Amino acid sequence: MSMSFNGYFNGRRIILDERKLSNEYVPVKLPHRRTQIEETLSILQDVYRGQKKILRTVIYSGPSGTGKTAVARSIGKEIKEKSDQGKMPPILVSYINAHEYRTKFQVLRKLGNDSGLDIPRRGFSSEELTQYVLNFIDRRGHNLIIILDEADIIAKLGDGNDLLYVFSRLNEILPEIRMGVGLIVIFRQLEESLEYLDKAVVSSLSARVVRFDPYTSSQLEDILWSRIQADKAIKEEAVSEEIISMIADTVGYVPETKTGLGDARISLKILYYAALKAEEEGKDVILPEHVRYVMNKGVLPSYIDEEMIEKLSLHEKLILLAVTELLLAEKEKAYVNMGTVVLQYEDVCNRFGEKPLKYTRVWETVQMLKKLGFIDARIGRSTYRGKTTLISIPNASENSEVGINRIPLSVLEKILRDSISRELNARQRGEKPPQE
Ligand SMILES: Nc1ncnc2c1ncn2[C@@H]1O[C@H](COP(=O)(O)OP(=O)(O)OP(=O)(O)O)[C@@H](O)[C@H]1O
Repeated sequence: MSMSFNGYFNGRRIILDERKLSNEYVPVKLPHRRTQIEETLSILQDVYRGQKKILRTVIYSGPSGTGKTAVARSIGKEIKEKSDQGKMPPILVSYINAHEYRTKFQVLRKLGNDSGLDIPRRGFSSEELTQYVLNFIDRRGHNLIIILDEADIIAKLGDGNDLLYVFSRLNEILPEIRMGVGLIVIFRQLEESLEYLDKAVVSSLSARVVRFDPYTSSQLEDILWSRIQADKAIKEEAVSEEIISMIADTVGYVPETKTGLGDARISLKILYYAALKAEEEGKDVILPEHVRYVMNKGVLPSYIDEEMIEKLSLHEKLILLAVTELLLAEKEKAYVNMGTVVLQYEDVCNRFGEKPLKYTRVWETVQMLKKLGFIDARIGRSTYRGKTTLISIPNASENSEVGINRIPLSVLEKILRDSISRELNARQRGEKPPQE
């Protein structure tokens, strides 16, 4: 995508502060990460309270966008601030991303730079550098917290064993050093990465693992709203609940089916790009169509293409077309209720001269389309109830709503109409038997 976080836009309508939507920004609040924060603080407390000759290690493990970096950085920031204000003993907090600093030498050099040392690129062996840097920090009476992010990379690159061995056995390797050390080592794929490391390293590292699970859609809603309300990254009036639900539902993790990315970074990106798109069109609010546009542009892996639509059954296509038409007619809505979908579907069938399926079959087809990733379905909120009584519907589906979050509707509508016509023509010519 050509849009970027650096892009400057004159006369902003929606975005208040672009930096607050970037990856580096540490947000004011981290909803749904209290447990991880408290656990880390309790493991590291002896270190930030100034105890000497100790090592405390925490491992973070979890998939992309689950807040590992954000939690570690915000803890580091808070500890550093308290220490700077004299409320805690002196401490050096060093954040090292192994994506950027990939060898033991580079990591130690970064640590040295963070402690105020100017270290040449050459002239030291990494052993000498270890001694030099750690002795320097120790002599200043500081304790040390190291956040080693993207440790998977360093584990796999061969040098990782050495580095993690040194970090986890500091007091043995450098017995003259008195400082207390806290280590937060962040892995995206812990189990896989540990296989690259020696047993000795693993045993000293695997003490405490703090897990970060993918976010559910309701957790993502809180995270998105927090970025709008607490951080003031985006004008609140420009965003509706509908838009936030739409993004959160698309990205949210569903524990029952183990599907969905649960990635806060992707959800924030969609919000950001949708805001840019709305601004580009001169709008004061973000509409569902802007969100769809962004998703189609490839923030999400694009699972859906014309070929997949072609492979759907005739009535799957007819139902999908009904949902699409409804959403196109009501641009401000991201979801429509099942009752309305059924009526629209019957109308679509009439237009194509096709006999509609019975309600329960329609419902099953909607579920199938959901599993295939074409549509999103959710239980409607009570505020929508007035609209869900169009039809008396049995069981759980009564309050259901469906939406299409991943595909731009106008494109989808055309593809579906063409595909349905083709199929019906082929059937008339006797090339294809009816499916139902
Ligand atoms: N609980 C949360 N509250 C607010 N923002 C969050 C939360 N969790 C994650 N974020 C935001 O989502 C983005 C991605 O989070 P973060 O970088 O911490 O993920 P990560 O788990 O470290 O991912 P990766 O493994 O890809 O580095 C960041 O912009 C971060 O600020």
